[in-house]
Amino acid sequence: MQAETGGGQMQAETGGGQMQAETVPSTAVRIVGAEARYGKHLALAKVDLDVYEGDFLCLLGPSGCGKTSLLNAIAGFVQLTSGYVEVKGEEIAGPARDRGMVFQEYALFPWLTVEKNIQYGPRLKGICGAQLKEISSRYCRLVGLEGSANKYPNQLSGGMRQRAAIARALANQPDILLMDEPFGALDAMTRQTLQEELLKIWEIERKTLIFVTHSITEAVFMADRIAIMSPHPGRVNHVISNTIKRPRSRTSEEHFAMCRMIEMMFQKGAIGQLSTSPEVKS
Ligand SMILES: Nc1ncnc2c1ncn2[C@@H]1O[C@H](COP(=O)(O)OP(=O)(O)OP(=O)(O)O)[C@@H](O)[C@H]1O
Repeated sequence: MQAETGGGQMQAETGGGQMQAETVPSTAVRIVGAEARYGKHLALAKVDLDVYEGDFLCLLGPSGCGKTSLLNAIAGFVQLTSGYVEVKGEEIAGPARDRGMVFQEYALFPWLTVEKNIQYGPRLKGICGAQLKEISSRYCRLVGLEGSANKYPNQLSGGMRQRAAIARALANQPDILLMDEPFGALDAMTRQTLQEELLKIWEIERKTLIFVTHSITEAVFMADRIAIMSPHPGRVNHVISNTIKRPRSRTSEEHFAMCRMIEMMFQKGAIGQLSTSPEVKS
């Protein structure tokens, strides 16, 4: 694991003492001086953060530290009072198809079947007929819902609904997937299963993924990089590179060591209380 100094270029020293630029991945999302207020309440203060292409970045912090506000700012749902968000070098002006969102409370249309929910975005883009069917079949398969394509959301378990919500977001072909505590409402076993399934999907689809959680173990199991946030007002204090090799084990020494290290950061910095257990719900 490695603490980063920010979004700047990293340098590596070669055998001859010469400094050579390491390959730095391109930046998918750049957040610069982001400040968000709700009336007089300062929810985010001067947040700077780079998210790289294909990155799996977790925003980790206690309740009220501004994780959702930051995610919503990236989505374009929250207007910043100062600073800006760039996606692939262009300042965003609001929500757009290049960013897909998955919420904790599975945002599915209850009057549509799984298949029709998945087809909703592509249909709006003008896709129809066999191509539409192909898209819904592909994403149903990807999330393991082939047998439930004709079911309505109220006929599904929480885990199945969240799979459908992920498929619906992916069917829009976003470059960036934003997930706001997507597994927070699930029981511990389903949560672990979906974490593993999401990692498989991420490895296939290779989207840039920004994932909000208040669970240290979830962040350590899932993320390439972990942005540690603190409240009053919301800030990003550190960004940690998670170099534990994949596939990861929740019971490995390295996993425990990294969880412990992050826990200590929260304790020492009095950043706030957050969960070390994946089964604790928000
Ligand atoms: N619409 C709003 N109006 C007023 N205050 C808000 C609004 N949304 C969020 N806040 C406040 O802004 C701060 C940051 O909230 P936010 O939801 O971004 O934090 P969070 O880290 O995602 O919290 P949680 O983990 O509990 O979801 C909190 O103090 C919250 O009360």
